[in-house]
Amino acid sequence: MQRAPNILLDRLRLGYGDNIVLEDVDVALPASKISVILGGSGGGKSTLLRHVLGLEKPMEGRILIDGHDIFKLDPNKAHDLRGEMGVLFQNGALLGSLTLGENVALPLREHTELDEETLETLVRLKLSLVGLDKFMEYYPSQLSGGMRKRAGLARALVLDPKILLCDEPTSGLDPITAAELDQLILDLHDTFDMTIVVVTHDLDSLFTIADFVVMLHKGQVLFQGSLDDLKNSNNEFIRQFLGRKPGERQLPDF
Ligand SMILES: Nc1ncnc2c1ncn2[C@@H]1O[C@H](COP(=O)(O)OP(=O)(O)OP(=O)(O)O)[C@@H](O)[C@H]1O
Repeated sequence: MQRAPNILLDRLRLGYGDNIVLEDVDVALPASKISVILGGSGGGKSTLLRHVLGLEKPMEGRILIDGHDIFKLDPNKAHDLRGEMGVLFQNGALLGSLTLGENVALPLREHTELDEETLETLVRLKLSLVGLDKFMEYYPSQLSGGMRKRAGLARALVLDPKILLCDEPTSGLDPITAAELDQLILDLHDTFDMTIVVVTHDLDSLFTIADFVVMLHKGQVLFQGSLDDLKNSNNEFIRQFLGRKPGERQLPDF
């Protein structure tokens, strides 16, 4: 895969057992852009990300990464495709018993056979990208929430992914730290050719980082398009949602 891929969500129905979480999801997330998936709590944002990662299989429909369906590839190619995707999980998902350096090194150990010296150089490089190279020997519990998110980003980036998926990157952060994280995502996007997908219910993040927006509502896609199209939408729910006052970062339950 030479360039950042697009992600096609083709007539998806997603859920668990008998519980359908999302239906009729027909969306093309553009290559090399930042797509923001909006939705209320429990609306299926994390579910969608887990499916894009290939951790769950759609009930119906397909997810195509640059035309490849992860469930149709042979196991080696599916493993390679997963290696092209970096993920920042909601809580950073760092292992508490490992230092930052060891946490960031994990994907390299799983997907490469690099010697220890090269591995350490790469880890230091990725930690410096997010401003944490001085903290390589620290444990997650010794860091602030914002630092843990940045460390999670460094780990997501360590294999030079073509796709970066972020699950509510600003949740639990104060507004200033949240704005810094948004800026970091923008800087990374400007520096590396990546397709970035951010799921959030943070309005300020939306306005700061989005090239393309998908809004999930009541188990379906209520809107997809550019930020300008979203702002110009006549849909009453969308107008209400965009009318929220500045500083009110979180959406209400909907
Ligand atoms: N592993 C699972 N097994 C069964 N049901 C699940 C599982 N994960 C999520 N769900 C259900 O799917 C629905 C959507 O959850 P999901 O976590 O995708 O929403 P979300 O939009 O990410 O929410 P939040 O903003 O609160 O993180 C919920 O009803 C949840 O209970």
